[in-house]
Amino acid sequence: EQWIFLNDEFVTKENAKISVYDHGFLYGDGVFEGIRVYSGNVFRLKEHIDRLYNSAKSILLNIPYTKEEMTDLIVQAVRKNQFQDAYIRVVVSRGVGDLGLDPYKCPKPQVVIIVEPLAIFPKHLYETGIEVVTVATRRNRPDVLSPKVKSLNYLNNVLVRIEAHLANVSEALMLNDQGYVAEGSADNVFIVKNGVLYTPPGYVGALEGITRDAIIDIAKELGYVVKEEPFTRHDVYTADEVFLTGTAAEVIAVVKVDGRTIGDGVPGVHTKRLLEAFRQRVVSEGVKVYQ
Ligand SMILES: Cc1ncc(COP(=O)(O)O)c(CNc2cccc(C(=O)O)c2)c1O
Repeated sequence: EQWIFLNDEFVTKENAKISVYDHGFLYGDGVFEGIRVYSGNVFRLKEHIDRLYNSAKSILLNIPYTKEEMTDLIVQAVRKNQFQDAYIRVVVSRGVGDLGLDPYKCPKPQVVIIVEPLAIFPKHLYETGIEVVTVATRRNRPDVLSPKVKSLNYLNNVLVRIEAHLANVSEALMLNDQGYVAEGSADNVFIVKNGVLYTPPGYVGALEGITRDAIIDIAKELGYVVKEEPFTRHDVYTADEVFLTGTAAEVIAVVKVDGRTIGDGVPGVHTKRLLEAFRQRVVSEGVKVYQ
């Protein structure tokens, strides 16, 4: 039996249904988080919850639980499903309203917690690295809909995924409206040049990735210089290494961008070293479900 938290209680998967009048469904009016459990450890749960509540606050959505209650509900959801390795999706929508847009007619935000067995990225992609393209779809401008808000408005990201599919690649990079590289459809981007790591700063327009932050911490501990500086496609093409970070992707090497081979065309030594260190770290930083 798979249990899902919905409407203040745990229900079975087949009973996990929401109203068609839910404004998350009707208008994408809500926020969400994607969190990973590694051997019973919910990796950086506090950081994910902080981001969830920041995203909600930014759209004036009041989550009807405290952070402590939310933490407990998430841990309960994992424990109830008895997963050791899992993927948690927390969704908070504006809730049920009428067909109109008005969020002030939605009396009760809807909190959903889904826990799924982990569907890991195909293993061979970590060995070969992936190919990506840059796409015409730009990241939404921070003054239009902040990319730092992990909202249910993922059409910008979906359109990028469509362009990737049409280009027969698995992921694509968005630029911001000034032409600087922002991020992938669901992951942050790093380049390595002469042993120095570069990743776009917040103001370029990307989600403040939890994995991105973890890799920055790990890289600095390993003695790398990490620069949060804007870079262009030219800098990507001429980088020694490129990799993406995300809850689903973890750390995945990019070996070709817009037809340009990156470095030797295989996952770089720094990328592999960071992934290795990340894999060791994910069972320590977080909340233990079963202890
Ligand atoms: C736009 C965007 N940018 C970066 C990331 C990486 O952030 P984290 O390191 O905190 O995960 C995301 C996160 N996106 C995300 C999270 C979880 C699952 C999936 C999926 O592709 O199923 C996508 C994202 O949606």
